[in-house]
Amino acid sequence: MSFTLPPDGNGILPDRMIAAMADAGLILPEYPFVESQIQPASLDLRLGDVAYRVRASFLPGPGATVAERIDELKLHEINLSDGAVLETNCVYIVPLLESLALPPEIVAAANPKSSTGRLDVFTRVIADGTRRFDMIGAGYHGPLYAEISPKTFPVLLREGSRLSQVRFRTGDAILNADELDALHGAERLVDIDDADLANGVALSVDLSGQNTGGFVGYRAKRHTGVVDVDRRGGYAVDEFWEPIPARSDGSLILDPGEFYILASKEAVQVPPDYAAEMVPFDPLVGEFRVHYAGFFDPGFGYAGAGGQGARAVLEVRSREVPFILEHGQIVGRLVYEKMLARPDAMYGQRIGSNYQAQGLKLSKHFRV
Ligand SMILES: Nc1ccn([C@H]2C[C@H](O)[C@@H](COP(=O)(O)OP(=O)(O)OP(=O)(O)O)O2)c(=O)n1
Repeated sequence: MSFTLPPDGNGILPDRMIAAMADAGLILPEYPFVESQIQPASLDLRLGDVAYRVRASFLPGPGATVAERIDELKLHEINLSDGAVLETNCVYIVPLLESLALPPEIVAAANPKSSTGRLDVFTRVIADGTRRFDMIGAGYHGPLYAEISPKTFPVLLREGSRLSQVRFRTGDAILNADELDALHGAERLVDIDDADLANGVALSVDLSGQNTGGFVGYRAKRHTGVVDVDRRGGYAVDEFWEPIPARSDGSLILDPGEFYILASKEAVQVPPDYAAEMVPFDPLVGEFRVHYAGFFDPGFGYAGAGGQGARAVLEVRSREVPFILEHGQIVGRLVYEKMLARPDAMYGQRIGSNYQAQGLKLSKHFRV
């Protein structure tokens, strides 16, 4: 079956076009996709049956393949057929079950799934010959690999586990300042009156505790048990997380090297014909890092898809020195992009959307 893009369109390919790409052999899964693998604006990538523990993270660079670098750098091979534990702070490379044969008009961009980010499992996708993580150039033909380094909890995973997702896009469809202004005017992308729309919709951190029962978030415990990434609702929160009570001055001191789950002050929404990505507010603010997982689906937080009031979850890790976050401090920007066409199913309308209408929400693995 051949695949044709609609003429003159720019944007992110929706669910049915991702399915059509696979039918046309532009996405090559080793075996058929599983249920809900195709999401409204992305495809979940599945792990293959082996993980290579490597000495260090790497980028292959032009002319080199990931397989060649694995041969040089591998310390140990782990069979994932029956599941295996990946330990914290080790670097693993896992060949993925999906490879690509992209046409020249389509690029792909990968990102950790939200559930992966909320577990602090640092995950990036690498392609042959690339100089950049998570970016797969137009026309790329070849395999994909996940680099995985669990930072807080050891994780149990297996062949078929889905830690990453990929979006496909053609052309440039990021909304410019005027378009974003107009969309916010029509749809109220965040529920505040003085929204800051410079270079994307600013998101700030909620440290008031007012929407969340006097708590502002969670700090991950150390030396916990293992988290099975495919087990939903299987773990008691207090075995893995400490709740953080709000302080009267609305501040929070981030301890170096600790991992926090916080929430945005703003409720956000992504209208059905758009997708969004959370990017750092200011790359020069280097003392902490927010959002491993940046993709926001069409329909997330959208009243028409049952999502009204949804907050963004902020996965925060501080770096070298203790750092004080203040209530309302801007931590990220949501960059909106057009869909090439409206998806058949929006976020929240599929079976298994875990985070629609969420407030402060740990990953789906923990029991509430
Ligand atoms: N830092 C982030 C990243 C994402 N999201 C929200 C917006 C996304 O539309 C939604 C789901 O994201 P993913 O598809 O990445 O998450 P999962 O695949 O893990 O969850 P689900 O099974 O619900 O699709 O979570 C969020 O609140 N905060």
